[in-house]
Amino acid sequence: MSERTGFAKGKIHDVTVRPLAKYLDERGWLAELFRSDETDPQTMPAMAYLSMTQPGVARGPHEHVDQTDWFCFIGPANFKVYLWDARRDSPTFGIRQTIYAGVDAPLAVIVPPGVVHAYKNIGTVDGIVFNAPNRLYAGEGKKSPVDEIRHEEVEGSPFCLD
Ligand SMILES: Cc1cn([C@H]2C[C@H](O)[C@@H](COP(=O)(O)OP(=O)(O)O[C@H]3O[C@H](C)C(=O)[C@H](O)[C@H]3O)O2)c(=O)[nH]c1=O
Repeated sequence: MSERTGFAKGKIHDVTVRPLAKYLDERGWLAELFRSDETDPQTMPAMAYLSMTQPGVARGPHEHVDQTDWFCFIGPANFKVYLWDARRDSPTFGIRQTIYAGVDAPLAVIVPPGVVHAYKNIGTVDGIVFNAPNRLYAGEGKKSPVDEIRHEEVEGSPFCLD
């Protein structure tokens, strides 16, 4: 266990990491991000968004009570992805997992509820991340509370990025 954060390194149960194939040709590349015939109905995306993160900047750590995130890192830029299992009923409760993904390692990272997550742009250019959560942000018509715990705003949070 890391004395500093109380988390041990390892792999987190039911976090899915999938390589994303880039189909290259003389024009450039194409990559599928998800397909309904390869997706559990429970985690089927309800929406999608892109975010741009500047070099050296992190987003998160965040946690969702009910939402599964489907992050795709295909570049520009590479990211260090941080995951912490905060689910007391999980066989990997207390485990921290880090993943490197992005232009040099295109990956989909599917994060279930209760797994705290953050990602930092470790590149030198503005980075793009795609996410296709299985819940609508703020619900139908954006009329509900956002399902999100923003741990970066919690004093003394154990979820520390290095
Ligand atoms: C996610 C989202 C955000 N917004 C608006 C709300 C704010 O005005 C602005 C930035 O949102 P936020 O500060 O939540 O963005 P991040 O801090 O990057 O958080 C996002 O990325 C981290 C890693 C997460 O895990 C969160 O689930 C996700 O919200 O976009 C929308 O209008 N729709 C959306 O689906």
